[in-house]
Amino acid sequence: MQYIPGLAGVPATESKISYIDGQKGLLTYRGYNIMELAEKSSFEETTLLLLFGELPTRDELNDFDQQLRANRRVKYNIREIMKNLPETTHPMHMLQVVVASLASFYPSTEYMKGGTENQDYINDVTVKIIAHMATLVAQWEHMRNGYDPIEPRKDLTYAENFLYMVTGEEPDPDWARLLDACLILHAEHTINASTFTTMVTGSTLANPCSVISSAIASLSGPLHGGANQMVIEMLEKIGRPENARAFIEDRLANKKVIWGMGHREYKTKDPRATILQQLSEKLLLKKSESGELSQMFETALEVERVCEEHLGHKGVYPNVDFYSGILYKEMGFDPKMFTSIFAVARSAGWMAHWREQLQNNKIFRPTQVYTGAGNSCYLSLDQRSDGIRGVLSKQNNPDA
Ligand SMILES: CC(=O)SCCNC(=O)CCNC(=O)[C@H](O)C(C)(C)COP(=O)(O)OP(=O)(O)OC[C@H]1O[C@@H](n2cnc3c(N)ncnc32)[C@H](O)[C@@H]1OP(=O)(O)O
Ligand SMILES: O=C([O-])CC(=O)C(=O)O
Repeated sequence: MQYIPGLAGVPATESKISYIDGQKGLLTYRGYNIMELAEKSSFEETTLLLLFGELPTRDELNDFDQQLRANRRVKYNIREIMKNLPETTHPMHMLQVVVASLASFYPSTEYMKGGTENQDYINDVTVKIIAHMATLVAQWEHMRNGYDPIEPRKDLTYAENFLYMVTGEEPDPDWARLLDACLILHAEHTINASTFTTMVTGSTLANPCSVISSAIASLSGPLHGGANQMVIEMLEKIGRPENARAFIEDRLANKKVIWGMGHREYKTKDPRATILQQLSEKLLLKKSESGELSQMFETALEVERVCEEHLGHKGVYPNVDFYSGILYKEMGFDPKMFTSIFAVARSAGWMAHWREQLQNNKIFRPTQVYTGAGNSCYLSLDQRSDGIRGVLSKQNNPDA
């Protein structure tokens, strides 16, 4: 029996939702190229594509859109839970707690009865979670800064309403279109860590709110979605393009990762990073009076060049998290929010995989290769000399 660390290259499921060609740098949702979707689709339409497998008709899209709009408001009790969190709570931790608490209001006893799926419950909870995610993230931004949250509006698209709830201002259509493209690009990515978490938790027939809460926890780590906040903090530390080489070479010499670089699947630049880089460049040029890009963007370009020199031969190139933060920062979002904006978008992919898992469910329960002791002899407390400290000292000094 061979153990594969991190299950690298091990197929854990069959799925029809998305496809990656890591050598060519290609990503498709249900067969549609991500570049075309980012340019022409909307988050609402892409979500339907992910959930149901095909692009909707105008009526189907309108119907789903109306359902999302009608489900934006969060209950008073949920708001009270948020109010009781310390203001220092990171948006991802807030999201994890609050989405888990939604299970109290939307119990899943119906869909779990006898293992038979209740399609109405599944559709309702899908809409509820995707609609609520944006409201929770936007409202927490005000609450953690000591202000009253802004209520969602029904007359705006998903992206427009999110911008409105964060800024309190009438959303600029160009900015809403930009955010829409970001949401599309982040909505789905095959069986990444947080989607795998969704499937594992979902396979036990846990409440879908608990399923998505576990996925949020998984996304929050800096090796996964949490990297977008780390990238900005790294670029801020580097400060100027001319500091990039020394900073990167020092980190690599100390065996530290470069945030926003590398990917299990892609051995070339992540196609989403390419699109986000282009979108950032366009936005910066539009904002700049001098026709120059920002110092942070120039620093990122230099980091990418130095990394290619040192890591290109290992297939380590920018991933989606490398340029998304620059774009979000230019759009005025606090870096602490970046991963939670990612989670808002990814809720579409998580729900699609949860539903696909339910269609042919088998509980995830892999096996392991045991490497521990055999036939240990139980000694009474009086007979023990080494104890735990002895084991630890042997671990720290194996030759002793
Ligand atoms: C949305 C997302 O989740 S995208 C990923 C976001 N995460 C990050 O940006 C964190 C930085 N990146 C990483 O830590 C990794 O590239 C991961 C976690 C994304 C992928 O990890 P794995 O597939 O296990 O790749 P692994 O760690 O085996 O890397 C292969 C080689 O490239 C090197 N490498 C990979 N990524 C990096 C990096 N960011 N910086 C420096 N070296 C790297 C490894 O050190 C390893 O070198 P070696 O073969 O000489 O030991
Ligand atoms: O696929 C992965 O491992 C991580 C990733 O890029 C994503 O989830 O978008």
